[in-house]
Amino acid sequence: AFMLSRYESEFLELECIGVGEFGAVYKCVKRLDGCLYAIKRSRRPLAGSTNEQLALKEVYAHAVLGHHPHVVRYYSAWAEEDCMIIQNEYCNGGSLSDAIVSKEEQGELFTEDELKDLLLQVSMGLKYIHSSGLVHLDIKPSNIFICQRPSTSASGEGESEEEDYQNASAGVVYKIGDLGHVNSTNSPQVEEGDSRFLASEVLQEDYSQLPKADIFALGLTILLAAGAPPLPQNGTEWHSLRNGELPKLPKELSAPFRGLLQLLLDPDLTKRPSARELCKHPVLREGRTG
Ligand SMILES: Cn1cc(CCO)c2c3c(c(-c4ccccc4Cl)cc21)C(=O)NC3=O
Repeated sequence: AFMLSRYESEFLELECIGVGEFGAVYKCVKRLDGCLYAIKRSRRPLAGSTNEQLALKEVYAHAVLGHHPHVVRYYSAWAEEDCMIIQNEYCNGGSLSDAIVSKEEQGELFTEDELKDLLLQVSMGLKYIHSSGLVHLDIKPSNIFICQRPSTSASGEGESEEEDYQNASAGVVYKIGDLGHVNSTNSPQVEEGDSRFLASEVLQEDYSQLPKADIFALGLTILLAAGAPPLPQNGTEWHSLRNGELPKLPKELSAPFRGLLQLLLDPDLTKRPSARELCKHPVLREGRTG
């Protein structure tokens, strides 16, 4: 087109970092500030279509959510000729899904302390999302991004208590991304996420406690990080996972931690802890400094 698009004039595209049916994600440098951003470019949905509703929900969710250390930060979104563009924080450590694959390739496993750190950080992000009256509905390893923060000396003054101890730990920060399925907590029109992570009550269209569906998906996410085999999309295995039967893990977890995971995956959603309760759960807090 004769008019230089905002994308081309404002950004230098470095590499494509993801492709899906939604479109493609690029690692870009913003010419003005020299910072890196992750930019998703998707075909502009037909005006008034459900895809347009979904695209708008993602932007609304980011706008409502503001800033949190465990939610990928949103910067801008705009439409060009025939595509929708969203400019987010670039997380330089890949996704949790990439990390799980590379651990397997190296014949390594996340230690129990690393699993607890992961669970605590994502719980903090979920607590923030849920306290904003929203639910994510697509929690899974490929939607959790990693920021490898170089181990800073002292954490900067004025950082939140959560960010402070992040600096102290191995410097790995997990952030919840892809708000494409976000809904308000008591919304009737739910766009189901990945069936492998779907809680059975949502499949049965019981939307009474959607935050607990995020907790269920988080439980399966931790299970995968602990080395569980790939999740079934349907069938008897799908149902047994939702009857409290957990798969065998390559390395058994401690009884308290295994018990907590069992609770996250409890068929009875009222038994599953809320994100708020997870954030102060003794199993996740023991042995933490401060
Ligand atoms: C495939 N892919 C790889 C990455 C980099 C991980 O090191 C990535 C990011 C995002 C997203 C993303 C997801 C959903 C919507 C918009 C974006 Cl930019 C996708 C990403 C995002 O919002 N921030 C990212 O770093």
